Amino acid sequence: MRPSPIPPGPGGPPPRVPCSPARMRPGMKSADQAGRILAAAQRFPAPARAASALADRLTEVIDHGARRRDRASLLVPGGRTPVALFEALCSRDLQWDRVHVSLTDERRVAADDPASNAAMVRAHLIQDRAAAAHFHPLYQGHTGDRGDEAACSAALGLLPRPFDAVVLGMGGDGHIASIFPDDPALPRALSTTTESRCVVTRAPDPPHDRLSLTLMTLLQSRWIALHINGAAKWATLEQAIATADPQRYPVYALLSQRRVPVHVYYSA
Ligand SMILES: O=C1O[C@H](COP(=O)(O)O)[C@@H](O)[C@H](O)[C@H]1O
Repeated sequence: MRPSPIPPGPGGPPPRVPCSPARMRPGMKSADQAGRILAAAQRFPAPARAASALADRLTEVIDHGARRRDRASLLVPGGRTPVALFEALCSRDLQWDRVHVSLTDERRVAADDPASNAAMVRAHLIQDRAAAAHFHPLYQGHTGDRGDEAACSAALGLLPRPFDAVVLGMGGDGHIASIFPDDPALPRALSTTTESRCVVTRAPDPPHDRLSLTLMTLLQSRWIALHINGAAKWATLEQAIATADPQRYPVYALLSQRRVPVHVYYSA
């Protein structure tokens, strides 16, 4: 499926929520809805342009949240894609001392390990003006699976909810956060009835040991962006929609849900 051309730019109104062009309608099939989200994707010619546009919109969303209830919350992904976003966002003029930042997922490695998502956030986002933000890492050292989940859950409890904004990345296999296909923890991570905020998962590639927010926790958000770069990831999204199987492509569970509009920011 080829999305219709959509001009780059901020597009659509900000965080009052129900105004997305990809807004779900009652009776709409999940696959149709997922396809509409893709058709409404904001597509940019270069990663820096996508990062800048997403930083613009996040600035509006966070500012709105901070004014509305004095404190704002932002969840961000790890990996490489968000580095340019973080470097654009950290210098934005926001009341950063009111902003609480955490992660969508973490690798269970030491805080100074190069693979640590928290280390990446500290190095690229909690800088410049954003150094005043409150950062709540998910992983505080190994205390066993249940202990690590409890520590993750406690860290999230420090953020105002619903979260003002959640930014998600996606892997080439269609994983979001650290919710991976073929992982025994997948049903728990995608469960619509779980009360767990966090789940221990296993990645196919190292570092294997992960902590992820459950889908239900990620959806406790007023605004969600899916930030991806590269034609291969776009093809994965198309494949996920064609397959319509969240077990095979966990991103499909995000695109097909009806609780929170999802905004795709894409650059080739
Ligand atoms: O392992 C992870 O991978 C995904 C995608 O990372 P990227 O390097 O391809 O951008 C990321 O969204 C997730 O937070 C991270 O832990």
